[in-house]
Formats: sequence, C-alpha cells, structure tokens
Amino acid sequence: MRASLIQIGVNPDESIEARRLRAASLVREQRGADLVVLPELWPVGAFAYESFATEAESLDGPTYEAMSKAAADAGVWLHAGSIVERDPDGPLYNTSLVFSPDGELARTYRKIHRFGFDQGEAVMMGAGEELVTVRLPEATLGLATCYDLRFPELFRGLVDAGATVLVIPAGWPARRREHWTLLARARAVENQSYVLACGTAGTHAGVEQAGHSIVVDPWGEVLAVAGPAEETLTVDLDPAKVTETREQFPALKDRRLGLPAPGNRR
Ligand SMILES: NC(=O)CC(=O)C(=O)O
Repeated sequence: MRASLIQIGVNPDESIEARRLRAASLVREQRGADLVVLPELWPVGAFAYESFATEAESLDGPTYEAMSKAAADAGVWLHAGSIVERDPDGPLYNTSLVFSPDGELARTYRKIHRFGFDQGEAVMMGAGEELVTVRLPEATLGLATCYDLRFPELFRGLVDAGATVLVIPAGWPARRREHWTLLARARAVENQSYVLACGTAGTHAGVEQAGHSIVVDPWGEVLAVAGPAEETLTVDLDPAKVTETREQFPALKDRRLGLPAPGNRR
C-alpha cells in the first residue's frame, strides 16, 4: 500500500485559491499511490484565527470541489486534510474530508480536541463528538487531527474500532517539533499501528510550522521523515505488518480494562 504525504507550504504570499489549485495539482501528481494525505487547515492556515469565519466552507464548498476532482483524476483515496467547516445550524468545525478514488466524499471527521486553551480554535470552533474510521481495501484508517495526537485514549478507541493506520493531519508549530515526533512514534508503538502524520511547511499568522511529516511503522521504526520545507513523502506500507506485530508481541491483549477507581487501601 503506497501512501503519499503532501507537506504543503502555507504562507501569506499565496492566496487560498492559488494554494487550492496547487494542492489539487500535487494530488494529481500522486497517481499510482493508494492513499494521499494533506495536512490540517492547509487552505486557510491552522493559526490564521482571524480568517476562520470569513474562509469557512460548507462540506460541498470550494475545497470539496477541488479535492473531489483531484482524487478522481489521480484515482487515489484522498485524506484531503481539514477545512474550517461552516455548519449552517451550528458553530464552525475543524473538519477532515476523505474521498474515495471515484471522488465521492467517503467520510468526514470533526477534530475532537480543540487547540488554544482559552483562545483561537478552542473558543471559535465546536468539538467533534465521534470517532471515525475508514475502510480501505488494504487497511482501516483511524482519523485524528493535530492536537488530538496528545490524547492516547482517542487512539485506543480507534484501534478498538479496527484501525490499523492512524492518519494525523496537522498544523504543528516548529517550537514543539520534538513533541510531534515523539508523540507520533509513541502512538505507533502503543497501538501497534502505522502512523501517517502530515504537517504543513512555511509560516502563517506569525507561527513557523514544524514540517517534519513522519511515517512510523507498527514497531515504532521511522520509515520516512520530511524536512521543514514543502515536500512530499512517499512510503510503501505493508498492511500485514500490523497483524504480525500484534501477534508476535501481543501487548494489546494484556490491557486491563474496567479497573475500579483508587480506593483507600493502605
Ligand atoms: N495546533 C495544534 O492543534 C496542536 C499543537 O500545536 C500542540 O502543540 O499540541
């Protein structure tokens, strides 16, 4: 199973329309891959809070249009990263779009953990409430977005739902790059799953992006890692390796669920 991660640059000198066209063309160049992944909020920029409301899109908006065509033209499964979704009956959401190779919108995922503490996304957007997996012929994708990476229980939920490849689009800042790499590897090791973590390059809203998109196998080996600049990583995954790892080192079977809360035992 061939996966391509497009670590696109998000910079203020490029319009959103121009970036959309460029992203679509980069996706088309990945013909031959099985799965292509774009990062979080690449049209507007994950930290461009002041533009969230004006650039919010519906689920059939301009990014949907461009990515649906690109997926069909390339004949790939496309995790098109996320958009600022305008829900006509609710708040904004940070919503990922996954297209099948015929360009159909197969699944959407609303980011569950919103970043910013008491500002930015955390106050401007609604929180997703649903775990999402996507069945591909060779693997089951478990979806998460950026800050979700810090919450291991979400990934356990995805594994319990059958995920074998954890896909994490992000707009991760350069100043916390070590956390990004460390957490991506940890999620792969503890869940005995592939991790495809795709970040952005460039600087927007004054926040330098980490880049360093990374692909980790179910044993925790780093199969590929990008530099800080715009780059596409292409990696061959072996879906059987997930089963082999889980059988040969069956730590997931040793989980102790449902233990009682701490008592007063001395
Ligand atoms: N931007 C995010 O969602 C997460 C992030 O920056 C972090 O450090 O966590």
